[in-house]
Amino acid sequence: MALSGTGKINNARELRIYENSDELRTEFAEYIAEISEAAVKDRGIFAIALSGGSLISLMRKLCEMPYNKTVDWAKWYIFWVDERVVAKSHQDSNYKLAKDGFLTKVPVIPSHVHSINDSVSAEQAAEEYEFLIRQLVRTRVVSVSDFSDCPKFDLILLGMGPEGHVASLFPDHPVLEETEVWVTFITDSPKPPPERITFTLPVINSASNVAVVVTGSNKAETVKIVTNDDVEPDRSLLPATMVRPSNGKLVWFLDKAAASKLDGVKFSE
Ligand SMILES: O=C1O[C@H](COP(=O)(O)O)[C@@H](O)[C@H](O)[C@H]1O
Repeated sequence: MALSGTGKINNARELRIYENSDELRTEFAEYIAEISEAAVKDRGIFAIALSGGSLISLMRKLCEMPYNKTVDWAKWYIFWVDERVVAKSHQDSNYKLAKDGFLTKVPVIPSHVHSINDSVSAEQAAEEYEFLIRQLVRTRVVSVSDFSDCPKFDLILLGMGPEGHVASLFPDHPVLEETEVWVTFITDSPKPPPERITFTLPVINSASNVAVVVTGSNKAETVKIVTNDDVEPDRSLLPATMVRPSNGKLVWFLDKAAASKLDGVKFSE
């Protein structure tokens, strides 16, 4: 019996809850493929920003039939929401994770893969990445927000740590208040490695679509807190709470374990 369901929390945020991570993988692949198709139809390009962590394995079904054949991979432009300041060959590299688990398994065009420079300081890598994105906004590879000067990615994919971090935006960190730059860096990440580069909240919240993908019972308590709409976002709250696209669609993909502490979510049978 399927125990998957969709719970609308409000107009801006949708929760999709699945029996297990395999079912989630199936629906998540379909979701990404649909957004890709719509973006390509609309503007001939699909600009997607990836996170690291568990997300990449949850994208696995995109590498399989039918998506490996039906998705218009040549139109994909790939970016990173966050990166650790390590070599691209290092096991902590978000680029390596995506390369090994996804990018080498689908026919994306190598020159469309925009990874973060691993041979300079965190500060310089963040500056360079923002500069690159600015150039790609100018050439319309990445759209621009209708409400700010921020880039508008077609899709931003986020994971969430057990303590509520998204990208490399950690609870109670000053970069949560960053509004001047698109890409910033930190040198004091509570989760190793300490040096990281990350999109800022204004960029995440300017995307056309944002998906937060969370599995596992160790995140259930935090999922309950961050999806409580009675709480207004502010710096003292968890970064995942601050993911609220101003004009885009936000979908949370949860497995049953991650959703296990939510009240009032009805499962279809
Ligand atoms: O450090 C990071 O953690 C988050 C969450 O990872 P997960 O394995 O708990 O899903 C990830 O989204 C981020 O990109 C990464 O740098």
